[in-house]
Amino acid sequence: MPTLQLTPLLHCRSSLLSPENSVFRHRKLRLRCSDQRQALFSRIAPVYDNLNDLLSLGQHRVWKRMAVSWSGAKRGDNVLDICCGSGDLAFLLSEKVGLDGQVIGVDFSRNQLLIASSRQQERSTLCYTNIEWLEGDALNLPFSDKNFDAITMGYGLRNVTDKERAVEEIFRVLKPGCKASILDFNKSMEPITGVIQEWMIDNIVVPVATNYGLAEEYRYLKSSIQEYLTGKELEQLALAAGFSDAKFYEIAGGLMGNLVVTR
Ligand SMILES: C/C(=C\Cc1cc(O)c2ccccc2c1O)CCC[C@H](C)CCC[C@H](C)CCCC(C)C
Ligand SMILES: C[S@@+](CC[C@H](N)C(=O)[O-])C[C@H]1O[C@@H](n2cnc3c(N)ncnc32)[C@H](O)[C@@H]1O
Repeated sequence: MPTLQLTPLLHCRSSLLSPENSVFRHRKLRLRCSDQRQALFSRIAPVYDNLNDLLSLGQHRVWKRMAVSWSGAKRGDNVLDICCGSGDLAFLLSEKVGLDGQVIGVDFSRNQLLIASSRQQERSTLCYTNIEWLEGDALNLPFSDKNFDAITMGYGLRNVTDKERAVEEIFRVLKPGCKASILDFNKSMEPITGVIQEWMIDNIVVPVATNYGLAEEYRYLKSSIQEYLTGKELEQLALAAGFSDAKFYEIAGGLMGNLVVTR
């Protein structure tokens, strides 16, 4: 399978969106960057779940369960999973809120949502009938203010082109006093953690992804983590957006992290 030559824009380096650029160029760059990201996740959709299981030795399911627990989602709640992808967190939320509750999974990749929907069909468990899949943008959520009792965002915030805007949207649609739980890779303050992450991506993740013609797509993980925010910066970003509380928890030995914010 030919390896894809991805334009540099895939990395959408934040420097390209520096203040010196005009607002117009910002917007144009963000749009092109967003299109690149959407295409990336649509390309990896067919193998995404299996590679996550393989490359994390199944541990990503533990981290996602933790994220859902931290969201405070409970029976009967109306909850949202942003950047839902193939639906892992949405299915966990569905089990939490039960048939009296409602789960909405939103993602801008139709291919990811098709995988999520087919997984929902495959599962005979009645409780998953409370999930609705919506094609939409995390930066412009199609929901009214103060709408959800809990929100999750798993491995999404690092991938959006405007993190501030994404956090502001989470604040807007979350009910007062309720929580959002944001799971992602951790941009650690400990240099050794970054070295370990990059070594694993270079020497395990990308070589495995190469077998599927997806080397560039998985190599993107490295730059996206480098350009992400540290736990402290994520807490500050959340407080600046208006959240009353923000706590960042390192998990998986610091390789991953989970931000819990309260409106
Ligand atoms: C569920 C995980 C990653 C999801 C994910 C997020 C992205 O932003 C991507 C971007 C581009 C391609 C793929 C993804 C993507 O899959 C985390 C686990 C899966 C990772 C691919 C595994 C990375 C290895 C870790 C550095 C360390 C794993 C430690 C484990 C205890 C063995
Ligand atoms: C790494 S996947 C995470 C999927 C799932 N939450 C999980 O934990 O496995 C990132 C997802 O974010 C989606 N995404 C990225 N930017 C987005 C945006 N601006 N709006 C909606 N979805 C977006 C991608 O399409 C992709 O499905």
